[in-house]
Amino acid sequence: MYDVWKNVLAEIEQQISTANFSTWFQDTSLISTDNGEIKIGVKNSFYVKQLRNRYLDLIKTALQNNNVSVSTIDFEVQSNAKPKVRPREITPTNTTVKTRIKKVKEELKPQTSNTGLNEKYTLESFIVGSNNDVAVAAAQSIVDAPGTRYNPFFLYGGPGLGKTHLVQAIGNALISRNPNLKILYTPISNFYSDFVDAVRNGKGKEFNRKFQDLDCLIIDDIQFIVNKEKSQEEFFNIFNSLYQLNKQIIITSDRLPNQIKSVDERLTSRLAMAGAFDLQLPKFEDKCAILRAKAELMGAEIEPEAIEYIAENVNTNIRDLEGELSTILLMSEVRGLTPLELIENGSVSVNKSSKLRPVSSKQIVEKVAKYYNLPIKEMCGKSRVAHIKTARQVTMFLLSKELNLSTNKIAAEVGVKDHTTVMHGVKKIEKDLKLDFTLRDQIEEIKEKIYG
Ligand SMILES: Nc1ncnc2c1ncn2[C@@H]1O[C@H](COP(=O)(O)OP(=O)(O)OP(=O)(O)O)[C@@H](O)[C@H]1O
Repeated sequence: MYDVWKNVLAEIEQQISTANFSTWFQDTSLISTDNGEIKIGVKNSFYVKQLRNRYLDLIKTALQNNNVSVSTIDFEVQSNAKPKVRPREITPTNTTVKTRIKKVKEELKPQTSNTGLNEKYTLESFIVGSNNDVAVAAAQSIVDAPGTRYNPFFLYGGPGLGKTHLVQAIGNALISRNPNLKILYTPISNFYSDFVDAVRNGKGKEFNRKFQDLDCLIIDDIQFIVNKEKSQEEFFNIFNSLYQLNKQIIITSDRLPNQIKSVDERLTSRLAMAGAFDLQLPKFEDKCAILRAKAELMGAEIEPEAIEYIAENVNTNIRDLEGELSTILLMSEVRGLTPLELIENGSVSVNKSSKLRPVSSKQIVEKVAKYYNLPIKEMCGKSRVAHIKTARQVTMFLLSKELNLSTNKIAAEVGVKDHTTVMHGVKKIEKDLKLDFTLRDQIEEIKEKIYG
């Protein structure tokens, strides 16, 4: 029996990745094959589900190729199997929880210098896979020779797929090679509001000079470019003059240049000049690699099976992957169970693919404005009138919860100046929802209108 299974495993090993093989098959055994009724021993019930869902055909074929007749395949949990991660290795203590929370907070701490870059985004911590390898190669080449081949560098992709990380990583890598370089990272919405403020305060020239002096300009989320002639003209001029001086320009967007509305055609054609690079959803193996790297960064231990479980069930984006990982790790510390034990006992259930629904940010903004009987312009404006402000905060809350948009994106959608206002708005609604039943009903009604 032992030899037969050894041969079956050898065959399976040829056909799947090493990581998958060692995760799913290493601790299996062949218990019996009587009358074609195959019984395979596994470590715990989680394996049963995974092996049945993913590898049943493969196992069947490999058995038949080794002259074992197969009518049914069953799995049996063998309790004497050793768990890979012992609970005491991640024993919870308040200190470890606090340490980790502190560490995570430190990681999120933005760099305070005037580049706008956050030093946590590095090329080293950006996991390369088939979903992003071409873009990363271009990024590396920009770091080696800025302002030459990929200029402008236009990076596009859906939310949470790493655009901000990659472009900020380029900026950080350029600075670490040459600390004298003048680099500025800014979301386009901040560019506009800063420009408007500068003009209002009679500092338009200074604003222009600050940009003209740059060696590298990184503009995030250009799809939020505003169709205001003066601001767009300013951006266009800055873009042109940097380009003519061979200064590096880096732009991100959630869509291709020609799909960005309200942009001057001259700018669209400039943006498309060097070709566009995209970031796609990572494949299963890439998701596992990202999760492993993130766990390591947090100094956390997590079983490969738990990693695979998250990777398999989060199909939206990398931000969600990270979110689920953090939740599971924190729960693991608080409850004193390993991540896999939490998954197995049903304490966590991850299913992002069904959680997010097909609705656009525009639809959410429209529905909230309609519900509160406000013109969109007024709701997404600057009014401090209480009911208008609440409607704006409800919009922020729904954009965050329903679409998982980044705070910067939400800021641009609802016309507020910066992401801290969004963070405050979302938190306010979260807090109010605990006590305010009317608000709770309102939000439910709005959701019904959105999805109804
Ligand atoms: N390849 C990767 N390797 C490691 N971490 C990644 C990778 N891709 C994305 N991330 C992480 O996922 C999170 C979301 O990425 P990021 O904010 O860069 O996405 P984005 O495409 O700019 O999203 P949005 O369009 O919503 O602003 C970040 O914490 C980032 O570090």
